[in-house]
Amino acid sequence: MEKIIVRGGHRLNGAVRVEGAKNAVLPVIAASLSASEGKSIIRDVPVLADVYTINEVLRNMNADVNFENNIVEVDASSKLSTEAPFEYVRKMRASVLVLGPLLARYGHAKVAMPGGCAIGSRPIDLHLKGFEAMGAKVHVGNGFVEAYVNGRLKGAKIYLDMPSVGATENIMMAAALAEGKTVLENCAKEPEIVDLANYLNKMGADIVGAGTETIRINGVEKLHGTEHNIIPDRIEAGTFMVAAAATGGNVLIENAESEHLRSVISKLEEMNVTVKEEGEGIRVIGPEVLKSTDIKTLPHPGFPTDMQSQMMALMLQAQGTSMITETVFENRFMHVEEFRRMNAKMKIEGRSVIIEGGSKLQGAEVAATDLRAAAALIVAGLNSDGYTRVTHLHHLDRGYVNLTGKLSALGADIERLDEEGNAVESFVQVDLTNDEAVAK
Ligand SMILES: CC(=O)N[C@H]1[C@@H](OP(=O)(O)OP(=O)(O)OC[C@H]2O[C@@H](n3ccc(=O)[nH]c3=O)[C@H](O)[C@@H]2O)O[C@H](CO)[C@@H](O)[C@@H]1O
Ligand SMILES: C=C(OP(=O)(O)O)C(=O)O
Repeated sequence: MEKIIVRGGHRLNGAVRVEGAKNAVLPVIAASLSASEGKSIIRDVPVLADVYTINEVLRNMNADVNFENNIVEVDASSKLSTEAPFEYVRKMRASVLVLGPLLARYGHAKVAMPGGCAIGSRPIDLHLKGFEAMGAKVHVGNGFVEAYVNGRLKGAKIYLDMPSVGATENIMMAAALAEGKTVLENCAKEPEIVDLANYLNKMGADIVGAGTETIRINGVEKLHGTEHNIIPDRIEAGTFMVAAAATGGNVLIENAESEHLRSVISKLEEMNVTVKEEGEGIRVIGPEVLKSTDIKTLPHPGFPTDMQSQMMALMLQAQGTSMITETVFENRFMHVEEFRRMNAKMKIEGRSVIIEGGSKLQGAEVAATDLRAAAALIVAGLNSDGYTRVTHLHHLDRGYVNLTGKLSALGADIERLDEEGNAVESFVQVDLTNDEAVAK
């Protein structure tokens, strides 16, 4: 099993550039299935296992997909298959985002049910309710969800019980090609929703209000290929901010969008971290002594659940008691046990974790439990006594491009080794022409 070995005690210094956002590019690539004519050209695409997986999903449906030099090109103009098998959905839940485009374009879509995962049960009932409100019949059985409609979907007024990111995206993509107007209320407001709406509008859709609670979509008859640049990854940026703060470092995070990171910046400032906008990025300077704080994860613009575990790693270094309350996913504390192996003092109380910060963490062998936990354990290792060995790196590769190399360039003592103990420079060293080799 590959592992990352971190030896703590080095301040991070220098500059690092963040990639395009994983959570923006996956729905954008899925939305390319809606283009019945022309080619879609998507730029600033991060080289991540999840991108290979979504590309494979599209190829499996007969779309022509090419991925080179951070550019994905999709030609979905020929007749597509409308099914996504379990082998892809199992690798990556975002595969369910093909439902909306396919249902709207072909009146049929069949995708394996994603099931639960390490962070919670993650149902897709809100996606399906939205399709039903637009006139689709939905059948769940034998491990699949199948949706179909005679003729076109019909625009509808849809209220989401909670502001689900995936449901907002799937319904927005379906409504873009429906007949008439859809009003989607209590929407997710994440920057990735805005990026998807911008992309769909460039494809010929008529969508207003993305980024607010209400999105209005006037359905159009067809969509075409377009060109698009993916927004920067706010979670990768946030991870470097936390890593800089945890080591008392001074790091310029280039290509980071401070507007997308307000809640994270505000919490870091509460902890005595200096955060400054500088050019096209954000400079983070860690203090000598970090102060404790409390956070509660919430839909955007609240504190992102995808930064919860990295923030926990930082709170472990702060003086005093901090508390994290997770309200988005019911089971996103699997990393607590792993932090405990590093001598972390923390206890779970319902949906909260109480963190006793300030005592030195000890290096240990720990396993990543999801992709953000992988990053959080590495951040904890940066400031621990001795060596931290992090395994289960397939989680990390879903969401971080060359985290080891980037941290090493900032001065961390970190390396990634294969089973034989040979250095693996990074995930991108894998044969990129062979998607099977990298998709996990
Ligand atoms: C690929 C991608 O963009 N993933 C992000 C997306 O996931 P994802 O789109 O899966 O997250 P959602 O916003 O849908 O989920 C939020 C909450 O709503 C619940 N829910 C969701 C849909 C539904 O039909 N029924 C339901 O009950 C979920 O179980 C969860 O408790 O947003 C999450 C919340 O910011 C992030 O952590 C993920 O990184
Ligand atoms: C939970 C995450 O992603 P996904 O929804 O793809 O599992 C994440 O990016 O932290």
